[in-house]
Amino acid sequence: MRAVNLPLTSRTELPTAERIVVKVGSSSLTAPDGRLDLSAVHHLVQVLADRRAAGQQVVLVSSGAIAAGIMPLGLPGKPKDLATAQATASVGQGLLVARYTEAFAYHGRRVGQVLLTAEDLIRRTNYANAQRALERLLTLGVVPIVNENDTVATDEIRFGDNDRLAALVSHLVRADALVLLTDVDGLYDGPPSRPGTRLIREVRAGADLAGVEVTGRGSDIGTGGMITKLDAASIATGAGIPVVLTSAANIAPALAGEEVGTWFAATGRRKSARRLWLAHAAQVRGRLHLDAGAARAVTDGKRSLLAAGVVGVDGDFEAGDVVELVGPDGVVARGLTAYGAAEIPHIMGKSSHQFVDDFDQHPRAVVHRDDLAQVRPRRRR
Ligand SMILES: Nc1ncnc2c1ncn2[C@@H]1O[C@H](COP(=O)(O)OP(=O)(O)O)[C@@H](O)[C@H]1O
Ligand SMILES: N[C@@H](CCC(=O)OP(=O)(O)O)C(=O)O
Repeated sequence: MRAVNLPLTSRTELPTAERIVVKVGSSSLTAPDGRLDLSAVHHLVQVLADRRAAGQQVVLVSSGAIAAGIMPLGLPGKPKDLATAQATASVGQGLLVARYTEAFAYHGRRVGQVLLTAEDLIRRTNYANAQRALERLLTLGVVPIVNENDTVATDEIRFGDNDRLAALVSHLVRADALVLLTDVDGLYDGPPSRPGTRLIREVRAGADLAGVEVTGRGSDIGTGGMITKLDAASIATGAGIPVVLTSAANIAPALAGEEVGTWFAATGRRKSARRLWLAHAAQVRGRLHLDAGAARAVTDGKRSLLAAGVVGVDGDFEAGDVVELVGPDGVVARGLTAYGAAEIPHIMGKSSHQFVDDFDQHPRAVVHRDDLAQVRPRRRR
């Protein structure tokens, strides 16, 4: 029996997980002609309903809203502009959830639709609200079906792919494991279409990924390819949640703890969700350059960034946007800035006294410590 609150240490322990998040990509739910593949939906649902009947709590993060909307709207393929993608997702999401509702009902199980935006995972009140709703759905025996709220998501602040959303949801619901289902049976050491590439069975540390070649381009219908899956695995494992990556066809053996796919072992401990999102925020709008003292204060001291320590600014951003904080040796953190790019040159380098003298008001921190997340170097896209 696994000790309570300790992460699962191997895939054989997966059947002991109390709560799992399963993410399925558009590529696994779509038939070659672009329609929603109902047999894929039914297979997935049957396995998840069985796990639920066996006492495991399951959250399903499902892509496929845009894919499901393409045929009914008579579009030639995946929309490229934001407005058409929003409209397609609006049509497709209803159809997608209707299929899930029918399929789960066949197994006597109810589902609840949960549409989240990136902001829901940043703002404390939205976050607590989403957490409460998901918790109640799970205790009521419902299978929550989560997707990004594509119809209202903006280009500026959105996930765009559901891999990172699923990692943050795993954290939100304190899952014991995250299962990423796609159209390949695991992570390969290079694009699987290339002859001779090999399946990687286990990733225990970042070093195990050295030399592994991944592309951001996946199937025609999927969004992030393997890069966003590795980002998601790094977010989840860094927050103490192990990940299994495999094909949707392998879901039954994967959840039974059999030797399929790629197992990413947990590497870190739980973090605040807000920090987790900031550290991995998709859209960085600009950069603030810090002197050495300020760089140390925000990293070692975990203190707020004050105007006095800012020596430069790049980019065109507004108050509330995500910016990178760059010290003399490179990027040290990310944060939500309290000032827009146009205001920074007027306040940077100023001590609090000078600020009061010049503006007749007390300064706000440029980035408050609650809005800061240190960053580890990440893979280039
Ligand atoms: N090293 C790799 N290992 C496995 N798959 C890879 C790798 N590099 C690129 N890929 C591609 O990533 C694709 C999965 O991404 P994607 O189409 O976005 O899926 P989904 O819709 O499930 O999110 C695979 O079809 C595969 O071709
Ligand atoms: N929210 C979008 C998901 C975008 C997408 O294609 O994601 P994925 O297939 O997981 O790479 C949708 O439902 O269409």
